[in-house]
Amino acid sequence: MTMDCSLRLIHNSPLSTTAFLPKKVRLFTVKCSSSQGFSSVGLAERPWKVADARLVLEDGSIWRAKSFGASGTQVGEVVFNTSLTGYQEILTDPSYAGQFVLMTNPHIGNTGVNFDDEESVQCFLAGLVIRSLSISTSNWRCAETLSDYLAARNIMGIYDVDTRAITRRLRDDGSLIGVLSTEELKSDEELLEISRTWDIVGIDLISGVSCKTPYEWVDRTGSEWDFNFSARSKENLHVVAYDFGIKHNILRRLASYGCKITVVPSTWPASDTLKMKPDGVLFSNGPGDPSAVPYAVDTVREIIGKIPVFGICMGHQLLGQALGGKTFKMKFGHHGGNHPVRNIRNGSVEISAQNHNYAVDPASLPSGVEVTHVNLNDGSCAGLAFSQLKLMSLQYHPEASPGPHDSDPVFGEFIQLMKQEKVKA
Ligand SMILES: NC(=O)CC[C@H](N)C(=O)O
Repeated sequence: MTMDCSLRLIHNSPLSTTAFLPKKVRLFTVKCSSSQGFSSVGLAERPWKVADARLVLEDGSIWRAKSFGASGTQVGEVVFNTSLTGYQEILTDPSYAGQFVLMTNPHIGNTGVNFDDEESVQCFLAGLVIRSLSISTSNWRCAETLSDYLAARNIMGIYDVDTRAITRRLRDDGSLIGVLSTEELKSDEELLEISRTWDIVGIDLISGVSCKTPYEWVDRTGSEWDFNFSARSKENLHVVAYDFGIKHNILRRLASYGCKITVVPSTWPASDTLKMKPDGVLFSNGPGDPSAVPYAVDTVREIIGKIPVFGICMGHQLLGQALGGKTFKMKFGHHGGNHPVRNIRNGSVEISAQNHNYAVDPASLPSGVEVTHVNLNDGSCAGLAFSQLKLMSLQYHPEASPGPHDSDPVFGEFIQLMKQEKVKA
């Protein structure tokens, strides 16, 4: 792969619209405010706000944009997400820690944010990159504008940047490290240097997002939103859920299927989990490189074979490693709500929600491990099972949030696995 590493400027927004106005035109400012009356950082001056931020990518390209949310300088890996909706769930998915999420849907912010759709207690991502920031919000659940929400959480965002061109670059060259800055005093070269000396590979990002002490999860999917009532268990099965950066909807879906859940930190010893005698263990999603967390692989290895286990995304990758397999970094990963996956066991195709940059190499797995799901876009491994060891896993997100609900029945399969073992005991 050849990469042009020269430093070049890309003028993707006009420097000043006033430069092109005929002399007699009177200037005026359109006041754009949200329907809730919240002020939005930078929005009052639109559309005359000029570029006040730069995204410098490690390939030397510089993208001028307008800032919203927090200001400052931030480094991260740029990934593109193809979901049409659900930016709030994406912002609060802890698996995006260390990454800038670029939304390919050009219009973001139109539904504002609410405090029910958060997938974790915090925004862990490095920043948000969008084409167009909605100048108003219109949704009955809206409590705040996206700008105010990000500013309060110290997360940087940029808009009026050519997200399609950046996406094409990421698709051609693979994931790129970028630096986002609103600081004029920092030179382009300085920002480029930061992007070229920082790396996301080999870093344990889980320890920064996991809970610190165990807690009981009680909340289930609210009755007005709940679905898929068939195959629900009447039994109260106890699940220990390892929090590698767990999304709340995994816990809500397990609770809706009748599970009592104890969430434990990523470093929680396997021996303590086994002492709790749960009916099953869930290994959650989580950010970063799965080979940078050998302690988590050891924990998974100590538990498998003893109790039914279910791994989701990072949990799936850790299971793959615990079985002796290898994970590798993909060119630009899968991030979106429209990934077709074939369920090999029943031949059906599920449209799935995905968010991962790493994958398990199925050729590296020992015999006996079954590949149960395949991503139809690139043939990568999307699910595993090993019935002898009572384990199952998915590389993608059956809890959706955001995304389609096609894969929700897999929670029922985990319930069945736990019930079968309970009967045998
Ligand atoms: N959602 C996740 O669990 C992500 C898994 C892992 N961090 C990856 O990027 O592949």
